[in-house]
Amino acid sequence: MQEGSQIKVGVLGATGTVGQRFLTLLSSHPWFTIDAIGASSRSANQKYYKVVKWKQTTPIPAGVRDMIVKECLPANFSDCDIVFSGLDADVAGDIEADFRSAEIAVFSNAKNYRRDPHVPLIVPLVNPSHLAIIPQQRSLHTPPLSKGFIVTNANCSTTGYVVPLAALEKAFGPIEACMVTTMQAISGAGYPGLPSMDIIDNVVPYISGEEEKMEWETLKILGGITDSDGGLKAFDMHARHPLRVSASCNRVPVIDGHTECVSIRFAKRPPPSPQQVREALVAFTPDAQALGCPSAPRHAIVVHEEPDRPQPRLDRYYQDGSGVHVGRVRQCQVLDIKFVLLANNVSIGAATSSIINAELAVIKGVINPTAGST
Ligand SMILES: NC(=O)C1=CN([C@@H]2O[C@H](COP(=O)(O)OP(=O)(O)OC[C@H]3O[C@@H](n4cnc5c(N)ncnc54)[C@H](OP(=O)(O)O)[C@@H]3O)[C@@H](O)[C@H]2O)C=CC1
Ligand SMILES: N[C@@H](CC(=O)OP(=O)(O)O)C(=O)O
Repeated sequence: MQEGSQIKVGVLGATGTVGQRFLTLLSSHPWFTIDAIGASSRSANQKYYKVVKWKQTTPIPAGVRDMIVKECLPANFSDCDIVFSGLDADVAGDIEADFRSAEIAVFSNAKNYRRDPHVPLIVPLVNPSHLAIIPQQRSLHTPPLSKGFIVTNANCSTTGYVVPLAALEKAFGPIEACMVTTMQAISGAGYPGLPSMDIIDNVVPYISGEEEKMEWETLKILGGITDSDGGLKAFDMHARHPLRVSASCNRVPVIDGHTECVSIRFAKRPPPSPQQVREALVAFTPDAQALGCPSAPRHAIVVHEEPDRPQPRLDRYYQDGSGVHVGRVRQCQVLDIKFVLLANNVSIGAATSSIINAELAVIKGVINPTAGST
């Protein structure tokens, strides 16, 4: 990005849990300027501060407080090159498609397009190379697009644990099996989320659709892209190894931060030791960092030596929640290695990932801001 130039962006679902995090992060972003915000017709045409139930620990950004919330129609965002979507999945599908057709780049948190073979599912600390599928997505649209596209980020629990998995595959080769058990924060369910009578003094051992998402999303993210027949690019879910994943997902009475207990088996025999694993995790430098994305964490994976870390209350806001925490790296008597992981579900699990994805798209030249934007 040229110094002094700015890209105009919009936020869809700006009143929600993820939308609020977007606004907080974007209000001080060095490249992106918030030009328009949208939500449902319940909130539209009113000042933001009057309709939002603000739940962030910092005040509503001054530049956003009095903005008028718009209906999520592309015409209301026509000055934007990018929209970030924190839309409810019930409505995200059609709205995001309309924005793409209107030649606006969409970075979505919703699940709707994650399985689409022409839409990259990107965890920015892991697989930014999958942005290469965008020209194909544009060319298959009727009519073909020159600027519009959709990029999704992953489920928040998937996002957390694929970061150490990718780091370990890079150092030691394929992982062939993974067992993961999550303890997921209440904010993952949006606002107001679960009734207090359901979650205080309790653990709920079921989150609809979550285990299936963790199991298949991991394969799309860690897989590669190949040139298939006819020159089209396709995702190869098993490009590295036929990884098998079993996930068990639980809701716990924590406000922010998903904790995950992960056990893995490497293809390589003998497997690396716990100390070798710790060193590989510390050494991991994602491309997003090397390429200079302003929102990428300085430390992608923070490895804790204390026996009782990471903990959500102590670790979730380190680096603004943009990295992943790993602790208790030790031998597993059934698979090879086990560890505990913590990821801030609203930051790297949602808004921060979308923003880094957009930064990567700018750096890689996938987004060319309109003249009026700069
Ligand atoms: N919370 C998390 O940790 C994570 C969430 N996600 C995903 O991100 C998305 C947002 O989640 P979250 O912020 O938690 O959800 P919330 O329920 O907190 O917010 C939903 C947003 O969607 C808007 N909305 C609802 N209906 C419509 C409509 N008909 N037209 C336009 N806008 C509408 C709401 O506006 P209004 O206020 O006007 O109703 C609100 O801004 C979801 O798809 C979720 O699955 C992904 C990863 C993590
Ligand atoms: N289901 C996740 C949050 C979420 O919305 O996920 P997804 O975007 O995959 O539907 C949680 O409850 O913590």
